[in-house]
Amino acid sequence: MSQSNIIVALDYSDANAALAMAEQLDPTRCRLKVGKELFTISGPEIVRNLQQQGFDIFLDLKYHDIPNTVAKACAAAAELGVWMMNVHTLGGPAMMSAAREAIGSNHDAPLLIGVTLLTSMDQETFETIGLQGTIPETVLRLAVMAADNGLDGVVCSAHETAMLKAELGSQFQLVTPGIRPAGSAKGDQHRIMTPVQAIQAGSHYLVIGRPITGAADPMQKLIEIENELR
Ligand SMILES: O=C(O)c1cc(=O)[nH]c(=O)n1[C@@H]1O[C@H](COP(=O)(O)O)[C@@H](O)[C@H]1O
Repeated sequence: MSQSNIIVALDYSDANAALAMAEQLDPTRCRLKVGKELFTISGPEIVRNLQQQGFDIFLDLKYHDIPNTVAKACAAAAELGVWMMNVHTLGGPAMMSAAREAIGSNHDAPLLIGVTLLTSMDQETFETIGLQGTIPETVLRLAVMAADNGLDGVVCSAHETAMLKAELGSQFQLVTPGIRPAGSAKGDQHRIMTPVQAIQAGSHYLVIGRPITGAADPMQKLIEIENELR
């Protein structure tokens, strides 16, 4: 198993492109995230394939459904032997505890992580969908709910990690996308931080997609980020 805290997002529309990217990366120096696009087109086979190459897989399907359905989906993901998986905290306490129960708590169970508010969400969208208050207080409320219902951690913006660490302690895993090394394009992300800022703020894992996968030399970019973090 890799010790790296960098998770490279393999957001590809076909298995061959994803495998070609994985071949350029070192499984001892990063983990990989398989999300909705790649999994929808390639199914569990791509996960097995990447695992055979030695990669730990974060299966990012953000389950959000009735408790029974989410529990069964989580059990199926655990069967695949993924290292990390996620559900949406907005699914509520019963859904999260059903997910926990479905995968158990043995040391070899995947890490079960709750998505709080997406890093693409800004205050305007937050209000448009009818949420009240502020983004940080909502993220905190959802993260406390996740912890109370047995989740191992949350996906959040690095802007919230210091607050969550103070409230929930350093064992609660903070997984942060929206990471942009200096000079990288922001794209559709709104709440971003550099890798160094995110780690200093208390992130356990950095999810990085396009800044690495879109680089001319992805492994070199990964090494540059590692060096910045030393
Ligand atoms: O759950 C996630 O991984 C996730 C949550 C979130 O709030 N924001 C977010 O960007 N992500 C994922 O993190 C990755 C970020 O990719 P880049 O923006 O290319 O670095 C994408 O695969 C997103 O699906």
